[in-house]
Amino acid sequence: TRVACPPPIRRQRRGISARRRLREFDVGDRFSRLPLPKASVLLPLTVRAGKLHLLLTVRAMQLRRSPGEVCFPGGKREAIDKDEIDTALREAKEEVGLQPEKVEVVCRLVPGIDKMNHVVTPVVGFIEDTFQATPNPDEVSDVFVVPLEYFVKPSNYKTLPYKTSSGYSGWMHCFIYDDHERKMSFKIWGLTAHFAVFLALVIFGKHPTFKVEYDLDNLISSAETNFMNLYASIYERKKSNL
Ligand SMILES: CCCC(=O)SCCNC(=O)CCNC(=O)[C@H](O)C(C)(C)COP(=O)(O)OP(=O)(O)OC[C@H]1O[C@@H](n2cnc3c(N)ncnc32)[C@H](O)[C@@H]1OP(=O)(O)O
Ligand SMILES: [Mg+2]
Repeated sequence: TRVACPPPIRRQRRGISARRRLREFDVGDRFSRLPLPKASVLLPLTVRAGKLHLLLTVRAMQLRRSPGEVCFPGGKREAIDKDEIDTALREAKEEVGLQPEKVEVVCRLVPGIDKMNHVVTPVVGFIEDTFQATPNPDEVSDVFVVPLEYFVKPSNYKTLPYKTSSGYSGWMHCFIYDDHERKMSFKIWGLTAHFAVFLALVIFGKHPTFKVEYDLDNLISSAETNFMNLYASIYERKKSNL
């Protein structure tokens, strides 16, 4: 007689193929020596009702930078951090009470660059579905989860134009996510949306319902080229200001 696969095993299988795809995209320490200040974010993945979800935070209103914006747990590198993973785990503990030993770190993805010209490394890790966040009110006003699939198949999406101080112009993704259970809406845009979309593309390997800045047949190399073009525009500008 055939016995139906119990939910925990099915969940594990989903996790295994996601992990395998993520490892193919691991950049390791390839971007670690770029001469710009560093920051890291943790992209915490969790399986709820059999589906991958991403945990996000809302920044406290009293923060000097980006108050009230949605972002991943994360922050600037400190001298005690030995690498980008250390920074992400330390910040996640400080901001949402996530113990580092409760995170199964899988990879580092291609970095992004924030408004203050930090190279921001996304660190991807699995966390338990039972994790209950304890937001640090100095830095975080709310914590919520979004199904990862929303970042390839959103119901409320638009693009926003932007221009950096280095003269680099482009557009950003902007998602409105309605959390029906909590009767709340969250606006996820900019660098945070950029990381969430890339993660969803890596894991699902399918075309999103909106236009993206990558060649989807060469996702790794086009992501690296996009980053290096942005980095070069900032680096050139810094040099000419010296
Ligand atoms: C060109 C793209 C730009 C955009 O995309 S804007 C669009 C939407 N917004 C986003 O996507 C958010 C993107 N930003 C980020 O993810 C983060 O800012 C980023 C880059 C990871 C940097 O991390 P932060 O969280 O800003 O840095 P951080 O965590 O190290 O510090 C935040 C501030 O908190 C302060 N802080 C730290 N511990 C504290 C404590 N115990 N009590 C009170 N304050 C505390 C800390 O000093 C810092 O303040 P400040 O920023 O230096 O004024
Ligand atoms: Mg932070």
